[in-house]
Amino acid sequence: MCGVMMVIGDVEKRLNKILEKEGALYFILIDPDEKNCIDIVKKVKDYADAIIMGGSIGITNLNEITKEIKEIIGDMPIILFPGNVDGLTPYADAVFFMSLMNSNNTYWTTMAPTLGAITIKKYNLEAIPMAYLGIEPIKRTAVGFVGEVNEIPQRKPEIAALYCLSAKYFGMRWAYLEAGSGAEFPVSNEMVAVSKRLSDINIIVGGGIRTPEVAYKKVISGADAIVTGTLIEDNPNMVKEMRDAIKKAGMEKIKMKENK
Ligand SMILES: CC(C)=CCC/C(C)=C/CC/C(C)=C/CC/C(C)=C/COP(=O)(O)OP(=O)(O)O
Ligand SMILES: O=P(O)(O)OC[C@@H](O)CO
Ligand SMILES: [Mg+2]
Repeated sequence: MCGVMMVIGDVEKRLNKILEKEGALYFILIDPDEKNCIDIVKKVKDYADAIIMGGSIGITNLNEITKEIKEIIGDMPIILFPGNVDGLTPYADAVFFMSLMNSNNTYWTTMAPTLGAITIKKYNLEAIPMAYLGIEPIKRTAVGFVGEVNEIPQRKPEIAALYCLSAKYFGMRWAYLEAGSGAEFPVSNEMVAVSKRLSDINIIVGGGIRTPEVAYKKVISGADAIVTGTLIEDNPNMVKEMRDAIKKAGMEKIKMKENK
């Protein structure tokens, strides 16, 4: 076998299998610097398909927290969602190897992932290639500020779709449409739909998703994965309702495809 072939790893295979069977994924974002993150993980562990771990402003104790979380969640994968090169630990299973494609600063488009690459290799982390795309109103959130995002206007969904197509041609299998943690409003259904239609890569949607109804519509529109962070930090009891809505939409999407 020729060595240049990029092999899809176990975590990504597992996610793809769930997608095939259930039509949608639910990722819960855990900020390792949140003081009660372990309690949150205990409450949500039976409802997520993966824990994604990261923060945009500094990170401490990542090794210890990740080890502790891994013990609680068993074989559910922990995927790192690094805000910078310090967001890496060998105790996770995988990492979103991401480029913030619409940053104005080449540090966030290519330099941070490049500096992190050798650590990822040494830690034996599975790299999942992902375009990270900052969508309005991300400029008003921490990641938009830190990442110097040239935000994609919500009224121009075709721009997001073009980035997703570009990501696909770069070999990325995932694109994350991000409105920013705690965003006043999430990425529009239309933007999700055109991005999925044009690129047909796996679309993750996050930022400002606060109700099961909103999550349901994102999945029906074409989202393959939904991320919630703030909602679960504030109210972990919402996790079951959220999962149910995402999985219901996923199954409906599978049925719609079969009937086509
Ligand atoms: C692949 C490697 C090693 C690095 C990639 C580094 C890149 C491109 C980062 C993009 C810019 C960035 C700051 C991303 C942060 C993503 C993230 C972990 C967001 C989580 O939400 P927060 O922004 O922490 O929310 P709060 O601060 O509101 O809690
Ligand atoms: O905190 P929320 O608004 O759920 O956003 C989650 C995630 O998209 C942030 O990176
Ligand atoms: Mg945070």
